[in-house]
Amino acid sequence: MADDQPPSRRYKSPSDLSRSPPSSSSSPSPTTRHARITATSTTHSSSSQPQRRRNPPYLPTPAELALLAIYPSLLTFGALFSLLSPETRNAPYDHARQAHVQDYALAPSYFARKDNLFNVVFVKRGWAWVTAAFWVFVLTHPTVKHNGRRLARAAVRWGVVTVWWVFVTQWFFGPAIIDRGFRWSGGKCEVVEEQVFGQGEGGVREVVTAAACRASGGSWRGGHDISGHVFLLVLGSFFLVQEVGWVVARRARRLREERCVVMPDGAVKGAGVVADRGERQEGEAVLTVMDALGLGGRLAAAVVGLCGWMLLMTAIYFHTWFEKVSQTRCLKKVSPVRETCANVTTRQLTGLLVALAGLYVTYILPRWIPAMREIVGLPGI
Ligand SMILES: CCCCCCCCCCCCCCCC(=O)SCCNC(=O)CCNC(=O)[C@H](O)C(C)(C)COP(=O)(O)O
Ligand SMILES: Nc1ncnc2c1ncn2[C@@H]1O[C@H](COP(=O)(O)O)[C@@H](OP(=O)(O)O)[C@H]1O
Repeated sequence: MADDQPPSRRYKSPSDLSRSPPSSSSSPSPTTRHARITATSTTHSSSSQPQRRRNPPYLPTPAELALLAIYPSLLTFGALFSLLSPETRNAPYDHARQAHVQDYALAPSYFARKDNLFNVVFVKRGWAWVTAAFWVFVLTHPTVKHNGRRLARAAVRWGVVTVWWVFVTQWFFGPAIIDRGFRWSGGKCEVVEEQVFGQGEGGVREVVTAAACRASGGSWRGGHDISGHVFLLVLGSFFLVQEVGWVVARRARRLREERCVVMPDGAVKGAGVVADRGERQEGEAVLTVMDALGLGGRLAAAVVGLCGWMLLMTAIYFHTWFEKVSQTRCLKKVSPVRETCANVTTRQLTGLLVALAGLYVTYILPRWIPAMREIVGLPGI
């Protein structure tokens, strides 16, 4: 991968090019080392490599963007599929359960059932699977397990992403962010409202979490309910893609792009420059992607694949336009219905955005905040 070489050897700012003779030496000149390079400046190789543009450090690289684009594409494809597939369109919808009727004979697919094995065993225990895949990878992969610093920083990144998962879905100094968001946006626990909000001896009691609402036999209605499934599946899968992807890409030397980082002096350089000399891969044998993945990488790839599949199932069978209104009314955009259609589809969008926010903090912020990079590091570096 390109970013493991000291970029000062291969990238020069236009001003450097005018000052230093091309290919004059393999060691960087002081001018080159301290050059401030704008994030979008065209870069030149000291060899005869084609010119390349630097990736802005505050944005994902083109390969990362291409991978991230898969998520909205899956959600859009699923939404269109649910509208166009005759089986899904004609299947009866149970508004109380926010799902198609769960009866075996009536559900449009096995995956439209909440009790399908993949949902019960995989998604509902999703963070445990992601965590297991991550630890198997870092504790078995030769480029991570023998390097205490890399291992410690990978553990910190897991901690950051896990705390975000806890805050959003489990606990945030009380109810989780999903539950708080739902209440703040006017949602409430219906059906049992009289019991839980009604006048009792102890006054008005409020149900503040979806779990408590379900436990009291009610259903969580109104407000904006961020999709926990979309959040967890995006956060978990892209976390694994980052942790495994950069390590494997470096080991198999497959990627021809670099992450850029802002150095403490403000210079923008390829991420490889922050790797210790001894950690650079010079001299390491080039492996095939399969060999570079190893057992842990293959397990992580399987978890990522399952996340993608379940995300598609969520997009097709849950939080669709069926959730509150009939598809025809939604498509015709009958005035009072339009708002509801938008609300339903944005549940997936907010799930995606909240996951992306956590990933941005963990993987992109450290590229342009050196102090943060010292603590959380960069995968594969
Ligand atoms: C002041 C700072 C305090 C910081 C507190 C941090 C606490 C850290 C605790 C660390 C716990 C680590 C646990 C890691 C191991 C596990 O993952 S065990 C948990 C397994 N459980 C799951 O994976 C549950 C996954 N499911 C969900 O998140 C939700 O069910 C859902 C899929 C998001 C959707 O929920 P619905 O009810 O279906 O809407
Ligand atoms: N791919 C999937 N397979 C099965 N059930 C799914 C699903 N995606 C979402 N659901 C169900 O849809 C409901 C809302 O999900 P979320 O808000 O997490 O996105 C949850 O129901 P329950 O809470 O009744 O289990 C969840 O289990």
